[in-house]
Amino acid sequence: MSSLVVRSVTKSFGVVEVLGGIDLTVTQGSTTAIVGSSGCGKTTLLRIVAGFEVPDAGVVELGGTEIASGAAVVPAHKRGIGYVAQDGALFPHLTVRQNVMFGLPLRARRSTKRVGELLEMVSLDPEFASRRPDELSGGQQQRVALARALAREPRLMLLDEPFTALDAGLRASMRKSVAATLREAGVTTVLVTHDQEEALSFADQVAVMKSGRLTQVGPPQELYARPTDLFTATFLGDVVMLPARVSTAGTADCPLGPVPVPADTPLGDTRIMLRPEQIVATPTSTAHGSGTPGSDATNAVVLEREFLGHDSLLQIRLTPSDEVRARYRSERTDGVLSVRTVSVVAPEVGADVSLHVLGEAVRVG
Ligand SMILES: Nc1ncnc2c1ncn2[C@@H]1O[C@H](COP(=O)(O)OP(=O)(O)OP(=O)(O)O)[C@@H](O)[C@H]1O
Repeated sequence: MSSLVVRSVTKSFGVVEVLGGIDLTVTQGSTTAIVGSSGCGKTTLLRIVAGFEVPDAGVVELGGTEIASGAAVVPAHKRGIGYVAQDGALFPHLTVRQNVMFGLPLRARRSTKRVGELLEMVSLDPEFASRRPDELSGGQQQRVALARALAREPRLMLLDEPFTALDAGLRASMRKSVAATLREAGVTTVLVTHDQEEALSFADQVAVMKSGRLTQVGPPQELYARPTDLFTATFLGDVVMLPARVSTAGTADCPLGPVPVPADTPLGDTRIMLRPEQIVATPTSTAHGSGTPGSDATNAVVLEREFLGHDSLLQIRLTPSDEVRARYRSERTDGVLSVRTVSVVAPEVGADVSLHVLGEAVRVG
């Protein structure tokens, strides 16, 4: 078993607290992404797990054994942990083969077969084995770095923004192939990134970090659809916040009409969150009424349309009925909302639209 458990880990540099008590469990063979803005403490946490930094307090366990507990530390080279940094950190004067061999235990270095197997594992042509790092693309260098880290047969793989230097297309394909390689090898993995899309697509579990603390940890779909606080919600994507009243379990009344909410949402006045792609805007001239709540409270006008390729982002202004205006009179109900729509059917600026909501809204504290 190589589960990683981090308990109450704190770390300060001088008077600056960088980690304020981190609790995190990564189960054997699973992948966790830690996502947060620059300087929030992600790399420091990774370096503590790797053994390059010592925590001020707290415990790190790997496979049920304490590897860091206050100042008592198992040295980095005895932890069985692989670490791939942002730039790959290959030895520039060594060939690909020699770089990968460096990761192998001494007894395995005589056989070149293992190097070939590792290059195959990271989908790198064996022809590259005799090249030096400067004769490879950024993506190929990252794959060599991963092969070198895998050569140690680590119990835990730590990836510190390994895809950052790559362009968008290569980044997505590398992400997929690396995730598949690690999953097939059954290696417990922690990825650090500031890119929410990367975190959501790569990992079984996502942990959002803010100023040295984790705001929420859970499966990607759950964090995206049911964030518990506004920071987590906005960090993972665009949000639409609306005033609402929950009078019946499972339904919130809001300026868009009745919207489903989780059954355990407390009754009373609240604020609910939707993702922009949950709101469907249909031009009223072509709307047939099907699928829309039918209330004129859901009418709106398109103010702006931003073309983003596959999607377009609309800014729309609600035109609520007098009844809705009265119900939410203490709130701004004629505000501007974001709506994400597929570009081929995006209504034009100035179009009157009716709105309906897909899926559930959630209360965000
Ligand atoms: N050795 C150190 N000495 C002093 N301060 C440090 C040290 N290492 C990190 N810090 C500070 O700790 C804070 C967190 O740094 P860290 O590298 O963990 O953040 P991060 O979330 O990984 O950021 P980024 O995404 O920009 O890499 C930063 O303010 C950084 O300047």
